Amino acid sequence: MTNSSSTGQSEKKRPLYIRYAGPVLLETPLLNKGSAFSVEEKRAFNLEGLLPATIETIEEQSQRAYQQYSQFNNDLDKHIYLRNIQDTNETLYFKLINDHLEEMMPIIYTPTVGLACQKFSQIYRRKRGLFISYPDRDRIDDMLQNATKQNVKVIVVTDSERILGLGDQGIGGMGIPIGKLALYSACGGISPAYTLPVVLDVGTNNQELLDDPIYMGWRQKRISGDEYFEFVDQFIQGVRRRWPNALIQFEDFAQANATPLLKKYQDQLCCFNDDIQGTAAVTVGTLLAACHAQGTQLKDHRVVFVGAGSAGCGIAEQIVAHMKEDGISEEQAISQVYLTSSKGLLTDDMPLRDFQQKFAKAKAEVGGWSSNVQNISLLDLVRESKPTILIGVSGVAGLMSEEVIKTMYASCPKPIVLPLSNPTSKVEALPSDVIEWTEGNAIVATGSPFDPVSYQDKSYPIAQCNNSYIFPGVGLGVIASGATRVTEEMFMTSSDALAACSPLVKGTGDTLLPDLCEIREVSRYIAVQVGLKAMEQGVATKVDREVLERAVEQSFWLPEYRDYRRTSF
Ligand SMILES: NC(=O)c1ccc[n+]([C@@H]2O[C@H](COP(=O)([O-])OP(=O)(O)OC[C@H]3O[C@@H](n4cnc5c(N)ncnc54)[C@H](O)[C@@H]3O)[C@@H](O)[C@H]2O)c1
Ligand SMILES: O=C(O)C[C@H](O)C(=O)O
Ligand SMILES: [Mg+2]
Repeated sequence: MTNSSSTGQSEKKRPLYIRYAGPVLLETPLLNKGSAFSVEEKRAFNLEGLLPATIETIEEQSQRAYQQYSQFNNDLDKHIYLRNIQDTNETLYFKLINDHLEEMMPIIYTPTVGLACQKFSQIYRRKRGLFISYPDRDRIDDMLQNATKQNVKVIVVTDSERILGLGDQGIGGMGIPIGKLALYSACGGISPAYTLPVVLDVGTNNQELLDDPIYMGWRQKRISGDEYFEFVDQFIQGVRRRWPNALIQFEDFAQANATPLLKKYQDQLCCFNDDIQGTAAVTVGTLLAACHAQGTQLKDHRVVFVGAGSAGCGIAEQIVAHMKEDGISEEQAISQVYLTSSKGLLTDDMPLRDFQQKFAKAKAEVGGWSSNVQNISLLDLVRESKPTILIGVSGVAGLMSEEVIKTMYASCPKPIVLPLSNPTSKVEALPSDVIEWTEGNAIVATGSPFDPVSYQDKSYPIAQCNNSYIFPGVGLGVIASGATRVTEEMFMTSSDALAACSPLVKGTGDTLLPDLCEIREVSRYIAVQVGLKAMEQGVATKVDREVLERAVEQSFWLPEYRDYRRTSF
């Protein structure tokens, strides 16, 4: 395959010169067209006799694939079927996803991807991405050379320790980078030729996996401490040597490592942590849309978090930053934000992580909120602080109980309730319950997809407040602007851009976030705004708005076949 497999708009019509032929060509997912190879191509590439006589369009192929897909009656089998298409013909895979995005997104991504991670070794079929295992740490450069994609622009990497709310999944976490990168291409127009999923196999503390004879990862307890950070660094330095400009997205690292890794690398290379920064951006974007619907500003709100980890503290930081933009002091903003962990409200007498400390309340001031001297429960906190926004990022189902929601509603007639934990089985409250407990007055958005709720003859759409609204657009903006860093301000801009696309803000509908059928437009818009911010901050190589806009359009990949010409061997 030549490196000219880049596929921007302007290049679409140009033929692609390739050097594979025969069965090898059919076995190369980025190039395979299956029954869509033309008569001339079949002849030129030694494919005669290997395919049925009828030459099909990609539309016809997509229709057949959809018929086959529809015959599966459980989500995991549908996921396996789609992954199989991805591993044999990537263009067809993305055509099929584009044709049925709303239906298939929950199958290739959250929530089904969670089950696919849990069952990774059982359902394993074919290679995709890189598995970089600790025992092979001296050969990382060789492994990166082995990647089938030569011109990598986006890497999603996980060490699988906190896969959604499902905990340590060993190498099974590979499902997450694969799913995230599928959305980079389907929603953000980044050619699959440029994307690489990576799992860092540092062992697993999941005893079930260690005991499972079919488990395919390195069968050891996780490495930790200096050994762990040195290994991650070996990987990062290897990537810098191989693809110096690649964007690295950290995904689903455990709380203890997520923030330290981000802090270590965010000023050194082009990277971000999706669970901290992407989540914060989509949540603030959703809240800005909700505030608009209510005629309020973020600074008017009191916010309680259920969960004080990577996502909770990341969101809290961005809420504070936006409240400051609304005109209040940082101190005032922090005083309006309350975070709870499994030990209750964060207070200054608790052992806390660095990134939690600024949000801790003085125990001397809030101690009286509870009869329990040790900790202040969520219910006590809600009763005393009277929040107007409640955000769930705990990974624990049901924590937003009827009592908690009704207590909130008693002092807030229009509560904003975001149970964001994934997958569906971990949601802090079911949207239908929240709507009922608040007599239809709550604004609700969830991390996993939910059907609209019917309550007293009215239908309430439930927006999916998931970082998938942000990272494809941010990635596109980074690539199109040639950004060398991903700054906090670029994420804040992406929140504003997302909020601007909300049907409630535009006055075109009653949903908080845009429909998935508009996601490609939304990603383009976010990309331009993020690129402009990168230019303004001096971290982009493009310097002109028009050039940036053209780059976003030109680099936006669509799943269409190109004509092939044979290159000399
Ligand atoms: N919707 C989205 O886009 C999105 C994005 C990121 C994370 N999430 C979800 O958020 C959850 C947490 O992710 P994270 O990266 O912050 O994990 P994390 O492990 O860093 O943090 C989890 C937090 O929840 C707290 N917690 C656990 N039990 C609790 C309890 N009983 N009461 C209150 N707090 C409790 C922990 O103490 C910790 O502070 C996961 O389920 C993840 O899927 C959703
Ligand atoms: O993967 C998702 O659906 C969102 C988020 O990154 C998470 O970890 O839950
Ligand atoms: Mg994640």
